[in-house]
Amino acid sequence: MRRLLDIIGLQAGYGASRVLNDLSLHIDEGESIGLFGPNGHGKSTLLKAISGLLRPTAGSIAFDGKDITTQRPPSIVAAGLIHAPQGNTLFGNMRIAETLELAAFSKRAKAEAGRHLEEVYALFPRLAERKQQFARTLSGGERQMLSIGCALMCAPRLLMLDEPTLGLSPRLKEELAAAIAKISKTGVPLIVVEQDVEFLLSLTDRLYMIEHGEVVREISSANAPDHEEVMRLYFGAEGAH
Ligand SMILES: Nc1ncnc2c1ncn2[C@@H]1O[C@H](COP(=O)(O)OP(=O)(O)OP(=O)(O)O)[C@@H](O)[C@H]1O
Repeated sequence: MRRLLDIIGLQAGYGASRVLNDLSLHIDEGESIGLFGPNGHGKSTLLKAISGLLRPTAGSIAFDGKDITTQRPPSIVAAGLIHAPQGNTLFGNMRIAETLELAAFSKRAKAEAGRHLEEVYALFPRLAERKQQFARTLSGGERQMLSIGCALMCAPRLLMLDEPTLGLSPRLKEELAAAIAKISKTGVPLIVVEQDVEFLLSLTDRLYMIEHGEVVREISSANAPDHEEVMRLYFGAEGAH
């Protein structure tokens, strides 16, 4: 099976504090993966290292057969590795339409911007209804939609979503999950970070559990844990972590 993404022995962190410890994982062509695990154990740090926002101190990252370990974010985005970060990173004083148009950053994305804009509005009718609204006036769920919309404007060949449903109501979570499933059906492979293992299993083919900056468990839908086992994975046998 051809590897779309291959990460071997990755180490990265902030100053003297090392967060990722010899982390290895891969994505085969045609599959999507989920990442879960306790808070603060390095999932977002891993996405930052893949997208070039954080330079690894050891190990390697290959995308589509090319070594991208030391490449900078513009080349990584141009290659189609797109990261929709966690939280609110939008420009509040820009309108939705302007924000989406600005997001088509690479030459490849610019050439297709008109078509991608239509696709984003079809996927998120809430954004289409609010084209002229300022980003700062959007609800949490709508901001998350705009953030994913921006990622789609970049023509992703691999899309990384960091906790896309964090803090959303169950109804909005369902709406976003349906949109993400639609994106996946169009053939865009995903890396999704989420705490909810069942939700991840419904969206992706395989999961990696990340703890202390390394992969401690790999799960496929064939060996999916039940709810009690998921609780044990998170909190340990004694309920302490
Ligand atoms: N810019 C930064 N400078 C210093 N330390 C950081 C920085 N960003 C994250 N960290 C630290 O790195 C560790 C891993 O954080 P990271 O955000 O990768 O975890 P996570 O698994 O994604 O957690 P969560 O699920 O809460 O988002 C944490 O201890 C965090 O405090």
